Amino acid sequence: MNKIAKALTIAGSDSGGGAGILADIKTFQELEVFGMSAITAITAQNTLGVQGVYPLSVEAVQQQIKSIGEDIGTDALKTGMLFSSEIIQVVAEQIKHYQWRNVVVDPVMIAKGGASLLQREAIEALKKDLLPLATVITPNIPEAELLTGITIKRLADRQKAAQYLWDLGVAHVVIKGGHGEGELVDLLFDGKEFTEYRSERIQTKNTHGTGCTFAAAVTAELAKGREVKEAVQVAKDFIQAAVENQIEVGHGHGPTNHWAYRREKMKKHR
Ligand SMILES: Nc1ncnc2c1ncn2[C@@H]1O[C@H](COP(=O)(O)OP(=O)(O)O)[C@@H](O)[C@H]1O
Ligand SMILES: Cc1ncc(COP(=O)(O)OP(=O)(O)O)c(N)n1
Repeated sequence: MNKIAKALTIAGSDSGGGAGILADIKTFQELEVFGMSAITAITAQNTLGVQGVYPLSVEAVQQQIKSIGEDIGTDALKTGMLFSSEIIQVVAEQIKHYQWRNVVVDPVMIAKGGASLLQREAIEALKKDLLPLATVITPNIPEAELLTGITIKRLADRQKAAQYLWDLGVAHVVIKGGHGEGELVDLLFDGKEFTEYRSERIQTKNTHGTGCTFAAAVTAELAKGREVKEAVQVAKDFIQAAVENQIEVGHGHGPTNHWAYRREKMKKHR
């Protein structure tokens, strides 16, 4: 029997299918990793925005993680929308309890439309309880600013913010460059050196769920045993293909194309 790579996402559900758990599971599947989930909140959401947020109880989150921990286990895990400090604490406890490695923290705070997906007071719990367990953290620029208190205008500011987050105990920091203009640069810091991942910025309104998809791709590649630097490169290629090969879904900010990366790879091998 083939040994398969497994990945767990602990995040919120997006009814519109573009972000959160839905984006994560689609990405895991496309990268041939067995996906599992622990849902923290249900959101009523589409390409026009977030219409409702319904957090699950701490017990419900804990039990879902326990069900996986007691039987299946995981090779990597990703956290997304965690909503409250109580949920963050229980997630951190379970990660420690099962001694799970390859932990990717996407510090989801605010959806692009402005809806709050993390209570403001939970930011401290994220920093204190979860970040020291993270193999990789993947903030966008506004999230990096909120976590560090550093205003980010240029690359040097991002380097300063990455150092701040590394000092909190995160092994690898990726500060993404989606929020900006011109050539797109995602910046990785491993405590010693900075690596820049550059790509063309695609002019499109369909970028809903890019952050979730990127972090899920990193998680999937870590589950397969790749090093962080390579995993980030695959994630960058995956998201580039997903944004470039647009699909039309809904009337607002549409989702990305999760099957584009696989299709491009198949074309190359023909
Ligand atoms: N217009 C775009 N064209 C190509 N890649 C993009 C575009 N916007 C975002 N990305 C990529 O998507 C990922 C998520 O970026 P970002 O928008 O910064 O995060 P978030 O979705 O969490 O706000 C990054 O790897 C970034 O490089
Ligand atoms: C349930 C849920 N989780 C996370 C997000 C944020 O997703 P992200 O990839 O940052 O993309 P945008 O929503 O900001 O486009 C979400 N919206 N819903």
